[in-house]
Amino acid sequence: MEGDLGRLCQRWSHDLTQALAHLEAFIDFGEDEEVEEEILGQVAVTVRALERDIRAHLRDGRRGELLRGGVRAVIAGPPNVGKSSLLNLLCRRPAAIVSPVAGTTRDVLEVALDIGGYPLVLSDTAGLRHATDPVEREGVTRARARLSQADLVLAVLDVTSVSPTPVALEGGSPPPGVPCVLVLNKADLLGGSPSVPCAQGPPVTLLSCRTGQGLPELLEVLTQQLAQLCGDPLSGSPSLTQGRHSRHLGACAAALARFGHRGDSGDTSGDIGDLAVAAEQLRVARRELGRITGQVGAEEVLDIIFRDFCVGK
Ligand SMILES: Nc1nc2c(ncn2[C@@H]2O[C@H](COP(=O)(O)OP(=O)(O)OP(=O)(O)O)[C@@H](O)[C@H]2O)c(=O)[nH]1
Ligand SMILES: [Mg+2]
Repeated sequence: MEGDLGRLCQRWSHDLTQALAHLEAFIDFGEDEEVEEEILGQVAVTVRALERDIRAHLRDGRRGELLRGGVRAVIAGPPNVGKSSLLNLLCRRPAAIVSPVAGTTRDVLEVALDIGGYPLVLSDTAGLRHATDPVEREGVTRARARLSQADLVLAVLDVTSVSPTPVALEGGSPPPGVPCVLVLNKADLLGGSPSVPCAQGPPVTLLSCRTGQGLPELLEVLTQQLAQLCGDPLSGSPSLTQGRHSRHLGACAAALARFGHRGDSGDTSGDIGDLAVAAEQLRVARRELGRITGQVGAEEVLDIIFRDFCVGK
């Protein structure tokens, strides 16, 4: 495996291999003078630092996945506010049916787009309302489901009928912490020189899908949001470009945490049985890293035991 993540994993793998080698040396040769008990303390410090680094990287790491698969952006809001018109405006073709009848969109409609250089899978959804018609009700259920998987939400409202009270996406909500851009559509109906209400919370843009007024500003806001979600693709910061990588890193961090819990219980006595169990957690962690880097070697551990402690030489 190549690239920054590969190098990072190799460094983690090296540190982990060293910690494991030291622990195994203590288990195997602990009675020898060359191997001191404070080694256990050092191993614990290394493992804690590794777990912290890997978890920090994982928090950051969905960025790479987002870049590869495209950010899942969902257009949501009440019926008839111009959600489908917004999708058509952004993809520059009449992909979705637009009509003055509330409840026009039923199925989720998906288009793949590029905004500001970032890949995006944009979904248009049924207007969120309490529907009596069974087909529309199914559409609303699908809209909610799509919203719950969103990486970014474009919440659309009709600017001529927004209330000063906080906006809620009735009948649906994005997962907590998901960024949201509030689009106040039909600005052409306001007349004069309308200003964007100063709202706390998500960024707000005034738009007219009919005239295109406000589109450059919306694209700018969206690009900023996408940059935050995806990171700068040119910065070369190591990112998790595959879900598989994040799964292995997650499993690695979990094994390191299990090793750490043993220390939390106050057991630093170096009981060989417990240490053997702890060493096994480090082996599990190393195997998971090895699945990313493509290299796991028992010989490496032996190398370090002999190099660092001159045992048996
Ligand atoms: N004046 C004006 N009308 C608009 C604008 N955007 C959309 N409309 C009109 O509003 C109506 C509803 O538009 P749609 O895009 O179908 O709205 P929607 O939110 O997808 O509606 P549902 O699918 O029913 O939930 C249509 O008649 C559009 O032509 C706008 O910026 N200005
Ligand atoms: Mg629609």
